[in-house]
Parts: sequence; C-alpha cells; structure tokens
Amino acid sequence: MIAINANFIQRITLDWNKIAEDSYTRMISSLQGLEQLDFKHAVTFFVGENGSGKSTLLEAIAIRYGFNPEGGSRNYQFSTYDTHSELFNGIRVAHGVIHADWGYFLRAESFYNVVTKELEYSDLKHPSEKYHEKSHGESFLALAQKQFKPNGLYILDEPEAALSPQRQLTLLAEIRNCVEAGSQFIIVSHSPIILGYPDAEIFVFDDGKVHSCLYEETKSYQITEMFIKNREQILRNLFD
Ligand SMILES: Nc1ncnc2c1ncn2[C@@H]1O[C@H](COP(=O)(O)OP(=O)(O)OP(=O)(O)O)[C@@H](O)[C@H]1O
Repeated sequence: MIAINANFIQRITLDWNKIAEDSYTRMISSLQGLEQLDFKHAVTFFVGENGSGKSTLLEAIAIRYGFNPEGGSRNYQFSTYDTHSELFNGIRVAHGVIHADWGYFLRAESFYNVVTKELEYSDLKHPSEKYHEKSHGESFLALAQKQFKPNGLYILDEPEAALSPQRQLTLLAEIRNCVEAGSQFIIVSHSPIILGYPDAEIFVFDDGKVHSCLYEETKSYQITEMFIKNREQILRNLFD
C-alpha cells in the first residue's frame, strides 16, 4: 500500500541563483549542495552541530510560508531586530493538496518579543494570556498548548531551550495529539527527549550536507547516552 503524504509542506527546493553572491548562507557547508528536501513524515527534525545551518534553513522555510521572521502566527507582523538571511528568496515550497487551517512559528530565541507582541495585540475580545507573568518554561509550554490546533503547520526552533525534561515530555504528548489531528511539525532540536518522537524523519546538517539519519545515530542521543553511562570517566578525561 502506498502511504499518502498529507503534509502541508511536502517539499522545498532551493534555487541558489536567487541568492546574493555575498550572502553568508553560501558559506554554510551543509546547505551548499542542497537543492531539494522532501517532507514525508508528519514530524521532521533538523539536527546538527552549532552553526551548521539548521535555524537558517528553518527560518527561510517559515518566512517563505508566510510567517514573521521572529515568530508568531501568520498574523504577526513585527520586527525587533532584522537579522534574517535572504535564503528565503531562493526557497520554493511545494504545498500539499490540503492547506493548513492554522500555523505557528515558535522560536526559543525570540520568544520574549513574541509574547510582548501578544500582549500588544490583545483586546477585550482577545485577552492576553499574560505570558510575562509566568516563568520562561511555563509560558513557553502554555503558548504551545494554546497555539497547537488540529490541521496546523508548526515550525519550532529549539523548543527544549525553556523546558525541563518533564515538560519536554509534556510537549511530546502535545505534538502527538496535534499530529493525530492532522498537523505537521518541522523542528530544530538538540534534545534527546524531543528527538525521540516516533515515526519522525531526522535530517542531520553535518559532514557538509543535509542527510537523513536514525534517532540512535544522532550526536544528541549518542553523547547523552555515553555521558550518563560513563560520567565519571568522561569528566576525568575532560578536566585532565
Ligand atoms: N546574521 C548573520 N550574519 C552572518 N552570519 C550568520 C548570521 N546568522 C548566522 N550566521 C552564521 O551562519 C551559520 C549557521 O547559523 P545557524 O543559526 O543557522 O546555525 P544553527 O545550526 O541553527 O546553530 P545552533 O545549533 O547554534 O542554533 C553560523 O556559522 C553563523 O555564524
């Protein structure tokens, strides 16, 4: 039986002719040979070393899909500090037959600005959730729980940054509920807990290319496992 791909974003293609010659994105080795990426699973992860280009590509996809570079729903239009790359100029998104009812771009790094905007956008009909009156992790999870809806497209950049391991598990359950209700997620993560989501495709941005790998092959899994099993020896080697 052929599985039907019900994703809202099914494929991205990258036309480097549309990217400026002096763009720093041309220097990111994992992206240099990238022409196409297929999204066949409801949950796709981008993993890899710091600086390997994950957020640059995630952000370009989000902007091309119509999200504000700093995050929020597609209704959010603001800019606190313009740092996004022009990679989105070269991106083409192949949409599925069905369009998403809702969507949210959630970034750990600009979360403060988004919840400040949520307060500014609030009115009597749409009261603020007052995220600033909660802790970082409480507010991050509360925002996710409020915004995750059926048939939505969710782009998350390092959602674990604010979350305790316990709350990362809660986030996994929220993602599961949402996926079962027809949603799609594209997530950058370093967390061995978040990456443990079943039936996901994991794209690694290391070794000068973007390529698929298994959960157990990720550095996040391997280094965490090695550390927990050999903590004393690893620390001795590290400190000596
Ligand atoms: N505004 C910018 N100007 C110049 N170079 C940039 C800019 N933003 C990012 N870079 C460079 O692009 C590369 C990829 O950055 P990116 O943020 O995509 O990495 P990442 O894989 O998401 O890393 P991390 O895991 O640390 O978040 C890095 O080497 C970074 O220094």
